[in-house]
Amino acid sequence: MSRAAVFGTGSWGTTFAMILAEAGTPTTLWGRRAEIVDAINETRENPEYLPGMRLPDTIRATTDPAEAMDGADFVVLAVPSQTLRANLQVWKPHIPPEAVLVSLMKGVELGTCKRMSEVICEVAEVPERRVAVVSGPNLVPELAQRQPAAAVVACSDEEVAARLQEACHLPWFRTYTNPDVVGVELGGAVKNVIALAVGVAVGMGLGDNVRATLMTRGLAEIARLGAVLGADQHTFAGLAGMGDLVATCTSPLSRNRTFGENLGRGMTMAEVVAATKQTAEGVKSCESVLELARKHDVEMPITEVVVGVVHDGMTPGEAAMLLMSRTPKPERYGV
Ligand SMILES: NC(=O)c1ccc[n+]([C@@H]2O[C@H](COP(=O)([O-])OP(=O)(O)OC[C@H]3O[C@@H](n4cnc5c(N)ncnc54)[C@H](O)[C@@H]3O)[C@@H](O)[C@H]2O)c1
Ligand SMILES: O=P(O)(O)OC[C@H](O)CO
Repeated sequence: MSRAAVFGTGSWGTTFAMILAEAGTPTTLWGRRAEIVDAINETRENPEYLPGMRLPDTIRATTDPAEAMDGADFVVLAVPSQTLRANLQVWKPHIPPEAVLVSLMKGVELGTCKRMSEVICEVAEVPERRVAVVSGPNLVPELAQRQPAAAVVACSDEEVAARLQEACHLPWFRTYTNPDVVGVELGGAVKNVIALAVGVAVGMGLGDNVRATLMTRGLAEIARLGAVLGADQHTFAGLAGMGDLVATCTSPLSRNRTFGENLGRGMTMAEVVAATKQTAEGVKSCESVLELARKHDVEMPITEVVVGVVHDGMTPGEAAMLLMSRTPKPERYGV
């Protein structure tokens, strides 16, 4: 039987620990805040992120990374993407020699433009075959109620993916394996940027035609970037591509979409940041995604205006005008 350690007692880390434990995988949860760790151990609840969701009795929480990793076959990482490198440097000495590192994160590192699995390989000094990614349309408030959902378990080593699949597969959480780590990660990170754009449109009072257009052309942007980075185009038609894009862009539960919606309604960036209690990865990753695209000469016009609105003072009206006045061209998907 596999054992797991989950790092991060936020929404997804706590919920994924619950999934692993319910799937029969003994799981330890690491959190940096003692009050949340204590509450989990004493009340079986994470009062800040998931009040009302009862955690299985088999989950133990700790603030000690060594204790969390002791005997773990899977070390699952669920902290905000931009904090991963610094955290992993601290956790690295405790990683068991053959453990598989699993990323739940949907971001691209600022400064390096690296995907989370690349940061993990570099900092933890582990080969690709020991790094996996879980991604898909997984809005936590629904999973916390054990509503049916599906996800992709990606790893270049298919045997590792199959073991992780077994460790987190449940009657209400169905997982599929995929060897395309690049595509699965890009789908998860870039859909957050597109969800910001859809949110802005929603906040401006625009309708379903605009939402559908942004999602469809957004998927074309994801596919174009994926093509130059070696992703399998089929991945973008799957759960980690279109599936997650649809869930995030259409659901009021999405933090990224809500962030965009508040901007579209006319709130200032400072006001929206103050109103956002959880991680909206696209806010930072839009810049690294755009930098990555520029490095590879890939056109991503929606991503460009998202960066404009979120970071450079562009108004939502100017963003809409820029997108609509682009040179007419044939419709193309991918490269
Ligand atoms: N919540 C979802 O619906 C969902 C679903 C799928 C994937 N994800 C992805 O999972 C990742 C984590 O998101 P989340 O929803 O759990 O975020 P969250 O905001 O709910 O929780 C983040 C956690 O990280 C901790 N944290 C913040 N800064 C930290 C630091 N510097 N060092 C260590 N810990 C720190 C917080 O205390 C909190 O426990 C993100 O990349 C997100 O895109 C989230
Ligand atoms: O709430 P969001 O926008 O971070 O999206 C959560 C998940 O990534 C949806 O799959």
